[in-house]
Amino acid sequence: QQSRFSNGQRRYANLYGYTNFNTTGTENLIDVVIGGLNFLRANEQFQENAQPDVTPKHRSKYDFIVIGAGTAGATIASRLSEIEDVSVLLIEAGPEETLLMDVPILANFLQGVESIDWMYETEPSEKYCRGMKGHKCKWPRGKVMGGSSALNYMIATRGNWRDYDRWAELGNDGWAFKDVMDYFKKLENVEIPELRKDEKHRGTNGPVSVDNPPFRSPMVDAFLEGGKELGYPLVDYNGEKQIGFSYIQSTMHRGYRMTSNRAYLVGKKRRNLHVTKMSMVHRILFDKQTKRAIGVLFVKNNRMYKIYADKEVILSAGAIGSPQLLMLSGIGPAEHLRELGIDVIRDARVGDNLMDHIAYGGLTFLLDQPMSITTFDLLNVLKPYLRDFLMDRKGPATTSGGCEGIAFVDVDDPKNRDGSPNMELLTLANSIHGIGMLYDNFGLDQEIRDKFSWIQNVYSWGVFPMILRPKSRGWLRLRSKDVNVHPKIVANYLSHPDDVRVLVKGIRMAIQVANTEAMRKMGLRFYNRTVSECEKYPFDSDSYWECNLRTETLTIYHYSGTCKMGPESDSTAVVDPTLKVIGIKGLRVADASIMPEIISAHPNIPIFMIAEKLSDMVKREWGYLND
Ligand SMILES: Cc1cc2nc3c(=O)[nH]c(=O)nc-3n(C[C@H](O)[C@H](O)[C@H](O)COP(=O)(O)OP(=O)(O)OC[C@H]3O[C@@H](n4cnc5c(N)ncnc54)[C@H](O)[C@@H]3O)c2cc1C
Repeated sequence: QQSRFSNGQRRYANLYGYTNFNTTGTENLIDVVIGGLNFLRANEQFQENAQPDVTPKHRSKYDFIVIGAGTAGATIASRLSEIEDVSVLLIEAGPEETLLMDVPILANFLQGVESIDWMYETEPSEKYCRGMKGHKCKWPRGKVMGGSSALNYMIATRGNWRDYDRWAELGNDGWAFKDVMDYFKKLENVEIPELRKDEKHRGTNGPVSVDNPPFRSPMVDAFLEGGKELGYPLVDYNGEKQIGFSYIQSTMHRGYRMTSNRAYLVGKKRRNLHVTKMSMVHRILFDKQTKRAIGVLFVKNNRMYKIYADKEVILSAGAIGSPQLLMLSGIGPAEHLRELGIDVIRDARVGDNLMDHIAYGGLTFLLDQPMSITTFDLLNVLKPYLRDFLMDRKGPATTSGGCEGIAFVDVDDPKNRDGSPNMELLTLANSIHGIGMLYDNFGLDQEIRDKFSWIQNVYSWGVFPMILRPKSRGWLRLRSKDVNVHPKIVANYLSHPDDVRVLVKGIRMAIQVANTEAMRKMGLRFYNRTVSECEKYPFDSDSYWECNLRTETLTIYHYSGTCKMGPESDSTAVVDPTLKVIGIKGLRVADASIMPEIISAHPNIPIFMIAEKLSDMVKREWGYLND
């Protein structure tokens, strides 16, 4: 390999820089074996510290029953069981988390694993996901302790303060930014040294560690430089202002993923908390006279259990599981429930207001230097990358599934530095076409595979323009009375023309960043080929990009809003601002589904916030918390 290009510019020898590695292949191999054994031991220890799987006795009683051990549910069960004389049962459909899931780069490999992913799919559409098999978008969702926080890409963002003020404006008292700010601080332990000093905005004592991944590829540095060239500041997007460029902050601790399970449950020994795993809740039980939730029915190892709640049932099964369970239990659009022969307990707009963030996935740039994180380099034990993770928790395997840089911008007002961004640019240390797993994860069709999969054998870079405040809304409904049958999901992406408009601007902005001097210096070349359907449009015309957008429409997995929070006067609201199901006693919903409007960011941290706030509301109401 030559160390310089013909124009005299220095050439990267590998992801670490211009010089050769300072360990030999044999040394790496020996360390991989030693590190691998240590890793197995660490996993054993992790399992020993995990919550034991306790099967409750049929017809037993707890004060609180929490359904779903995801981002929200694990947090709530942990916070409520802090009160020693309160008993809590947490019910999770999936198994325990393993340490392998917590290797950050492996995020790409967890989707489609049947034992831990619900593997939902949207209904076919001619308007979006046209480049996916059957024109369906794949929707992964965690089915494991930690829920989707165990499958996600770990990107830690809070959103903009205006998002929460907007929730309050919609009639949700107590949810303005000034009301939720303390919960954002309570949940986190920011480990980035320069941000720990920002006591006004950041938390340093919470259970959820937030850190920059220890490794940065040369491309992310160039991306940030490119941002500066365009006049953007480098920001702590979880601090005072969101608009600007940044390395991503991740839910990560010392190079490992930080799930809700790890943050709130692992290592906690509490006699008053029982966790039952591999337990599928079929429905919530009601006293139909009083309209009070009295317990749940779940199935574990083919046995049915009815368990009762003295105080409350809290539903945290996520944006798909929660509306599904409400509808199966008789709370939902009355006509729809009657069609399926379900007794209606309450007519409510459950399953409407389905929101998600989508991005355009096809922006691919080729590189002449080994500057992207590729599977072939990572798995090559003669290179030190695997060794560096196993021995030191360092190197490219610590990146959040390969995501590295983030920019929050307002494409309608690019000079705006202090507003609410409407676009995120998320960079990858590779491109969607360069990672074999992503073809399967997104279900890309044969034409895309035939045209682009050669890129897996070279180096490339990619950026996802992601719309932050989409106006399109979808819905979901039951297909069957059986909880094991996935609901029917209509994503309805790009149905609002404004979403197309904003995303097309986002695509152009992403290309603009890639054209900066800082990026061009890296030898980036735009790979401007497209699927046959879009070839008929002139390159860079609006219709060209719209066609591409409707083809490689990527979910960024932020399904939300399906049990909308709102005041009782809002006929579309399912839960009130205390997250109680309107018209029902003893039942609350707390997870991604309650968001009345999707926040301008990745939602994992906001859902932790929702769970922290809910826990305090419940404690206060039952007299366990006096402010
Ligand atoms: C692949 C992927 C990547 C993502 N990347 C990011 C990211 O980088 N940053 C970010 O902020 N967000 C990301 N997200 C989104 C974020 O992780 C989720 O929005 C968040 O975890 C949802 O939390 P939740 O509590 O609403 O639901 P979940 O965490 O999904 O929890 C729901 C839990 O309920 C359980 N459950 C459901 N139904 C039943 C039932 N009938 N019986 C028993 N248990 C049940 C599920 O198994 C699950 O454990 C990503 C999501 C995915 C899937």
